[in-house]
Amino acid sequence: MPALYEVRPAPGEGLGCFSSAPILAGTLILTEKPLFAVREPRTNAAVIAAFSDLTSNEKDLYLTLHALDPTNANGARVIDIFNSNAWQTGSRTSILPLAARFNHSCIPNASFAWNPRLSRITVHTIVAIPANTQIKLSYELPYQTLDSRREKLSAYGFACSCSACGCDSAASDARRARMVVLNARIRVAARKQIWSAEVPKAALELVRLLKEEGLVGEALGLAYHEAAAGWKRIGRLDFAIRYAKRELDICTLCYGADSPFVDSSREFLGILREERLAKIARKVSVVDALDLAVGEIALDS
Ligand SMILES: C[S@@+](CC[C@H](N)C(=O)[O-])C[C@H]1O[C@@H](n2cnc3c(N)ncnc32)[C@H](O)[C@@H]1O
Repeated sequence: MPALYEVRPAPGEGLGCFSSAPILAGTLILTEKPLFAVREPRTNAAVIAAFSDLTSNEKDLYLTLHALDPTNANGARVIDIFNSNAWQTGSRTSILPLAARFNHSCIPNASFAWNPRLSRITVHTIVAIPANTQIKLSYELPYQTLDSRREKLSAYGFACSCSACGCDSAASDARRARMVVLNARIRVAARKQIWSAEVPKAALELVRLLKEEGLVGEALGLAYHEAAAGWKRIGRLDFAIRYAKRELDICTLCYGADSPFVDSSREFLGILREERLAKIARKVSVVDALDLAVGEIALDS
C-alpha cells in the first residue's frame, strides 16, 4: 500500500500521523497484524511473558514506542509501553507498532477496527482529509462528558485540546451529556423489552447530536442501527430500511467492505427488505381476496 501518511513530530503530542496528500473518506490507510496480543482480563505477568517471546528485533521495535514515564526501566517500561499503546482487538489487547503512532481526538477523522476475518486491524478515514493534516483516532467512547473523558485520557498523560475539549467545549459538553442520557434510555428499553416509538426517536436524536458533534464514525453507525431496530420492532419497516441502509454505509466506511461487521449489517438490511416484501405480499393477497369476494357478490346480484 503506498504511504498515504507519514509519521513525524506533532507539536506537544510526540509523534503523530500526517496525510501526505488529500485522502478521500472511507480510504483504508493502514492494515496491520499485532506484534503480540494478550487475553483480557490481562495481567502484567502475561504482558511481560508475551514481550519475552519476541525476537530481539521485535523487542527493539517495541521499546521505541511511546512510554508515559521514560524513566521506567525493565519490566516497568514494558508495562508502561503496553498501557500507553495497546488497542482492543476482539477479546484480546494488542500491540500494533504502526497504529500506535496515531494520536487521539474526541472528534476523530479516522476509525480503528479489528477485522477478525483478516486477523488484522484496519484504519479508515471517515471524512475527507486535506493534505498535511494530522490523522487522529479516538481512544475513548464518544458518549462521555468532558470531565469523564478528561479523567480517562489523563491515564495516557495528556489533556486533549480538540475543539470538543477546548473552544467548543460548552456546546459540545451539553450535546454529549444528552447523548449519555439517550444512550442509557435505549439500553434500558432493550433490557426491559419496552418497544415504543420513543426508542427509535431517541436513536434519531442521537444521530442528530452525533452529526452536530462531527462524530461520523462507528457511533453514528450504531445509532442508525438502533433507529432501524427500533422502527422494525414497532412494525415501521419502511423507516427501518431507510436507517439500516445508512448503517451499512457507515459500517463500510469505518470497517471496509471485507469486514464481517459489514456482512452483519448487510444481512440485517436483507432481512428487513424480505419482511417488508412479505408484508406487502400479505396485504396484496388480502386485497385480491376482497376483490374476488366483491366480484362474486356482483355476479350473484
Ligand atoms: C499511542 S501513543 C500515540 C503516539 C505518540 N504521540 C508517539 O509519539 O508515539 C499515545 C500518546 O501520545 C500522546 N498523545 C496522544 N494524543 C494526544 C493529544 N491529543 N494531545 C497530546 N498528546 C497526545 C500522549 O502522550 C499519549 O500517551
